[in-house]
Amino acid sequence: MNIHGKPHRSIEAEHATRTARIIDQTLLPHLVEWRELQTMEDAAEAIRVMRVRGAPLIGATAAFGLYFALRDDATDGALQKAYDVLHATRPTAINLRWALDRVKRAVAGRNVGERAEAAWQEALAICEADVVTNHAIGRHGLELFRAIHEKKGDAAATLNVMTHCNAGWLATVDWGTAISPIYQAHDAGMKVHVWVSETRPRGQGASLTAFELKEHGVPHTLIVDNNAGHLLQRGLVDVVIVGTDRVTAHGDVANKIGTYLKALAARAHGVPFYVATPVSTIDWTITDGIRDIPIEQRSAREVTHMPGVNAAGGREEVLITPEGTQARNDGFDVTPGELVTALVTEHGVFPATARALQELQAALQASSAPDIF
Ligand SMILES: CSC[C@H]1O[C@H](OP(=O)(O)O)[C@H](O)[C@@H]1O
Repeated sequence: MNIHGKPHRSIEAEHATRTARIIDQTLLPHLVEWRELQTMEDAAEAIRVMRVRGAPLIGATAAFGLYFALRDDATDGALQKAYDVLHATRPTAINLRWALDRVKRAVAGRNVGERAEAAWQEALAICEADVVTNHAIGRHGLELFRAIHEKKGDAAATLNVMTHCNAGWLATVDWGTAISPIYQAHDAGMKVHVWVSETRPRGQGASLTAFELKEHGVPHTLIVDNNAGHLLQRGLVDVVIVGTDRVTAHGDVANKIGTYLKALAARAHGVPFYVATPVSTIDWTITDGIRDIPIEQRSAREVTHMPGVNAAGGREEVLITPEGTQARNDGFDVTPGELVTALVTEHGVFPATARALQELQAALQASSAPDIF
């Protein structure tokens, strides 16, 4: 993603030192601070506390984490231990397992002395593939936006897009998934406006998507999550597009909590609801999202407290409810495939159905693509 003429990436490999560096997203939007990852535990901690988040970026970070582990100890036991630690950091995004399995396959059968290098190269390959993948998702999504925009019958009309959470370049290595078509539509000269849903409780929309769109000059308006249904009902939204953390083989979609409500409201008001997903986020081993996708339970404190910065610019959290109030904090929900208008992948746009995904899987297997199990 070129912003102000320079590439913008959320994670970068430091070849000279064989380390990686990430933007610490817990400090955004107030501070853009790069943080070096040098060990497997650095990578695990970054994922666990959400310095990095977003399915593809979690996967890329974990891949470097596995490299760090193998650099220090490349035995089978050490590999499996590191795999298990990294896999346990967050349960819902399938890219975590997908990336760890890719690195594991890359080192399988190699001499112990060759494993670290093979893991490093695979981590780099995962990052580079992600950039290409997300640009392709953007191209396919742009064609959808063009078709919707044309139906408005006015070339100068604004396309009003609603999104949820952050599925931009900060959720991936670059471009993003759901935001990639928005960038490409904007850069192609289409008038685009984005309803940015704040996405309580972590506020990825307010702190990350708003940051990205402001950086890129894309007009946008922040809304509280509960405003989405009202805007959809009033005809103020032309299309909803979101990212995802795991898609089942039958097209059910896990995404940030609140996505399901937007899908229901979009369906109720005849607004297309797209899910942007790389093939790497499809879990071909499961079918029923509500039954089979593990939903992350995050701390109640994220609900009972609001993060912010004090007058001195220091980070602090403010209690917003009586001391001791109980809170539940499901990190994700599952939208059944029948509420999804289509999946926007790097290979094109597909119905969120078992049949369409079976055909996609068969085509990918025939092309020996590395992005499926
Ligand atoms: C392109 S994946 C983005 C996806 O990940 C977010 O969750 P989190 O910020 O908790 O990692 C959210 O579900 C986004 O849609």
